Amino acid sequence: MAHTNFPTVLPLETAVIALRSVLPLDAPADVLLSRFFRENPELGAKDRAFIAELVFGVLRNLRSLDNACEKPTPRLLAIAWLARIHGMSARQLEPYLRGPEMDMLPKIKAFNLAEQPLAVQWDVPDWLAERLLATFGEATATKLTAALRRSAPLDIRTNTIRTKRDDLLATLNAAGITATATPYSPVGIRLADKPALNKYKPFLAGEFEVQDEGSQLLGYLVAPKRGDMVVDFCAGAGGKTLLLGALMNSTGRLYAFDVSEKRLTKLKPRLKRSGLSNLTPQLITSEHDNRIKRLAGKIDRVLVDAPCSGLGTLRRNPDLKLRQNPQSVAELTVKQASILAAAANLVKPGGRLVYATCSLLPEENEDIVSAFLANNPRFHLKNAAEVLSSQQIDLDTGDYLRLNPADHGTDGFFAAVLEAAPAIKKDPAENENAA
Ligand SMILES: C[S@@+](CC[C@H](N)C(=O)[O-])C[C@H]1O[C@@H](n2cnc3c(N)ncnc32)[C@H](O)[C@@H]1O
Repeated sequence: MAHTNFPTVLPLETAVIALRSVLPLDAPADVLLSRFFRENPELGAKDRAFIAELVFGVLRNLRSLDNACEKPTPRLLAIAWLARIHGMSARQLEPYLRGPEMDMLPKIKAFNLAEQPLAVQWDVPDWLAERLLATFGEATATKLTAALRRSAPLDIRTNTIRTKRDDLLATLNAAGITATATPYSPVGIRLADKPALNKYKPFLAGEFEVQDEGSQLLGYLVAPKRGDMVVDFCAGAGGKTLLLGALMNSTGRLYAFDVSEKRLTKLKPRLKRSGLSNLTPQLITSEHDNRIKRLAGKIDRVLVDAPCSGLGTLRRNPDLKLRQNPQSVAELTVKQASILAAAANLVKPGGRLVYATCSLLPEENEDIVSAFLANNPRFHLKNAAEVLSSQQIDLDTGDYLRLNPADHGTDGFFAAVLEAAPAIKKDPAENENAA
């Protein structure tokens, strides 16, 4: 239980106030918690670390903690998290408890999760439990949901425009930041702790970006070549765009499209740090924007990192399981199919289209790709493992890239590599015959 980043006296009262302000979930939990920290600037780093861990810990385990407390209040949920998940004993908790809480504690501790329905054991809503069970089966879904309830490690991506991974590893370790190379991504580094990096000199100098290893691998599926014309269709704040630019060694042309001005604005400082000069951010109104049409059939590589339920990222965004529902997922699938179809028009003969999500649901993944391939015979599926292996990345999840925190230590990701048929070379004899 001892956590070096936590204060000796836990700021439980403040954490409960923070939890109370987040729990209505009327906005993403990280946005609400950041707002709480902005409004409480007196809190030190260790207090913040504890409060964040508690708030996100409760959200990750909300359904089971709710059931473990007879009458759950934010305060009881916090105590239940400390007792059941954080592993504090009654003796350690005693100084923090008041009134009847000490008497409630044995019951909260004794609550037997194994006797609960799978949805409670997995800490997901019923509709999601049903889908996970149908997709993965009980044993795999149990393992997967357990991994999704743990907090994610802090991964960074070396910006190879500025430095080499080994050099960055040496810099980090020399600064006392314990860091190791990630198992799959050739540019990834995993940090043992979660130090604040935004004022760290190598970060400000553009030597790295924070990025989950799974996200990094998507760039290696796109695998742009130097001099290529590349489109990142759903670029957001540019996490993957910046990697693509680095893989192109800042040559060729890279367009970053997105419908969100706010997200594209966040790309700007990152672009500045990155040292890339081949990138053109482009705000679009929708996937049917006229500005896109002039690029039709001209692009070597297109990435569609589609808007999705985000259910593969529950380690970081546990509130998504409460904010998504069957209706929102159904709406997303319509959007995903439409974006993929529009993006496909940009791909030139022999070019590559990568469709990716951070969802675990087949309706946002395999089903979208199957329907696309059925309607677009120009494209065929290329084996993702082969694409990675040709870049010395030894990771075989079959035709599709399917990553999950239980098996790969990354967020949950899905990706399909779709290749367009090459241009048909005209038989000169045919021309003569026609003449
Ligand atoms: C999964 S996020 C992309 C994350 C980003 N690629 C990264 O690596 O940080 C999906 C993005 O799709 C954008 N989006 C939604 N609808 C879109 C559309 N019709 N055309 C292009 N982008 C769209 C959203 O604004 C969001 O930024």
